[in-house]
Amino acid sequence: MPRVLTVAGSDSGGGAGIQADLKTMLALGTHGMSVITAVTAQNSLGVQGAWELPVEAVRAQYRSVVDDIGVSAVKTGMLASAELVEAVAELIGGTDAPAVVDPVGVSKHGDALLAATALDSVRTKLLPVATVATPNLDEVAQLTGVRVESEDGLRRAAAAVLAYGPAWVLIKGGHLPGEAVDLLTDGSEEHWLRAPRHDNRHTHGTGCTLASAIACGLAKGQSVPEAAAAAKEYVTGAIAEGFALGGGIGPVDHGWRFRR
Ligand SMILES: Nc1ncnc2c1ncn2[C@@H]1O[C@H](COP(=O)(O)OP(=O)(O)OP(=O)(O)O)[C@@H](O)[C@H]1O
Ligand SMILES: Cc1ncc(COP(=O)(O)O)c(N)n1
Repeated sequence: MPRVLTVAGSDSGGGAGIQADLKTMLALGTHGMSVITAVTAQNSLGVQGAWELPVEAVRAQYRSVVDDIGVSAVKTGMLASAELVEAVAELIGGTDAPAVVDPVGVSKHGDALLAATALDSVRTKLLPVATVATPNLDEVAQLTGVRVESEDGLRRAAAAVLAYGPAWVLIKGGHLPGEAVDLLTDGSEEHWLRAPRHDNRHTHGTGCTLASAIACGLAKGQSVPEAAAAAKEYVTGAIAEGFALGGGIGPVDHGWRFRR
């Protein structure tokens, strides 16, 4: 059984974070496990509160999973503070499994999920241990200063992120107008991942879902380009079937393949 570990924050509304990750892992036929870094009070309208866990609690959860069960791949999401980013980077660096790093900065509603003082730790400690980093365009701007307004800028964004040391980067162009296009590259190979844009406002959790799905593919022994292509197909289906819940932005449908 491929075993996939998410190191991320809890979303009480169930659309993003740990909850999105575990649902993705089940839907893609793997055993999902979690290290919770922070708890958010969150729903379709936004983030009403966030509380970090002590760094010892994060280390202990990680050791419990890795030392007994073992992991085939790791995925990181919301890490909240510089202290947590550095602890998680050290843990991942000492684990012999591929790591997908989603450098979560801000929620879809604009709520900060990472302290501004943690950006430097993401650049210098976390990105260098990533097998694949999956920033969106806002995260690219925050981390590198590169601003992208059209597909032409995706190569520049990828080069700026690769300079920090991840083996691969997948730049998510989901926030650009037109087709939903992402660029996956290791600096020599380029893979353009294209999908039709679904005109659906219920997209809470897209980034978490894509990164977890890549980790599932890697856990099954797929190459990075194979895992990314399969993950793109899965997230595109989940976005197409995203549904209303609460009064704001509803979640993507992690179970779309079961329901079809
Ligand atoms: N409306 C859409 N239709 C189809 N694909 C989309 C749409 N919006 C985003 N995507 C795709 O979803 C994936 C996640 O991209 P996105 O840019 O939404 O990530 P994100 O901003 O990190 O997500 P989140 O806001 O949940 O953290 C990418 O593959 C992107 O191309
Ligand atoms: C705990 C947690 N992790 C990640 C996200 C990003 O997801 P989104 O941008 O879809 O809100 C989130 N909202 N909450």
